[in-house]
Amino acid sequence: MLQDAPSPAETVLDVAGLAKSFTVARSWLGRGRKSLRAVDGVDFSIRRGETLSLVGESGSGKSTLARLCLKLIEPTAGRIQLFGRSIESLPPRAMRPLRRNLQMVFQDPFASLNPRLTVGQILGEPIRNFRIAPEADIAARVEALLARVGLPADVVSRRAHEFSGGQRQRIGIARALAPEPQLIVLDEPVSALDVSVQAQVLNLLGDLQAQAGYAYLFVSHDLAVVRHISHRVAVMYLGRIVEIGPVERLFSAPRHPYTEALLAAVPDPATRHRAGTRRRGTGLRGEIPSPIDPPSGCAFRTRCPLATERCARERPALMAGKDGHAVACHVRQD
Ligand SMILES: Nc1ncnc2c1ncn2[C@@H]1O[C@H](COP(=O)(O)OP(=O)(O)OP(=O)(O)O)[C@@H](O)[C@H]1O
Repeated sequence: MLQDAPSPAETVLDVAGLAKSFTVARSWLGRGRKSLRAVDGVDFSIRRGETLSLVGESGSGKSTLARLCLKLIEPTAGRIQLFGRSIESLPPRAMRPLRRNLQMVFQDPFASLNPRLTVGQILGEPIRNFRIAPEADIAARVEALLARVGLPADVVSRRAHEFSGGQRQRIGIARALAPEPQLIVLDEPVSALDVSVQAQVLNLLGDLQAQAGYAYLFVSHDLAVVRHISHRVAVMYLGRIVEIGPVERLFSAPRHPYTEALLAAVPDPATRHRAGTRRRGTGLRGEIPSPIDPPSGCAFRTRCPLATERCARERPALMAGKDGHAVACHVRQD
């Protein structure tokens, strides 16, 4: 199990008012272009040794937010501070020294590992590129990395396609650790794996964090996975954080009706093996609206059982409550 996040702790990543719009064709004929707000005014921070997870349905903006934090795409508005430096307007060359401290692990380790390279080459490359160790020490570094992710030293001469999904993801994690980063962004890192292998990889990530104090920004649509790995959880809906808080508070006493609905849609572990897909509650009704024409006021109101007339008029701000638990809901804030 995870240990508590260290406290007091240094802030590794801090974002404020972060937004990203894409211009999209309104119809398949390409007539009329419109702006789509994939991320719409997001604030959060992550401390050393902490895991913050982003959850929400497909299309809620999780991956776009992760890509903004990695500076793979540029924000439309807002500020991103990485290790105390503002990066939103840093040119690529100035970003390079920071890249070493900022690594990523993706969903599909097979797609992200070059099939022509051996494991030794895959892991040696970032050590060499970021000048982590002299040439003579690289082999020993690679061996140490493999040991840290639970792989034997003799895999160095084999190629990624020779491994199972779980082993490939261990190689992907070792590659992310190679430059000795402070922050690792993990985008659905276990969703392509079998459930038993998922648990092993999640435990490995927890152990590595306890040893080295990595901060994780963890993107997942799977709430069972998120409960296992996170210290804090941010729930996203149509580009905004609607609730954020410590993992156990959020799971035991969710405040936003969207979080409640997401949790109700999670299979109950007590009945799952008997009933297959048995749910704890009714879950979500309807589809997530198009971010091209989002509802006025609270974007969740069209699916919300508690919506009032005020919810159509005013967009609720994310209001901090006790113990860092914040919610954006007119009904639940009152
Ligand atoms: N390059 C792009 N151009 C136009 N629209 C985009 C682009 N990237 C993302 N979007 C849109 O932005 C919104 C948020 O997408 P995003 O992939 O960030 O959501 P997500 O929560 O990560 O979903 P998923 O779990 O399916 O990856 C979606 O409506 C998506 O269609």
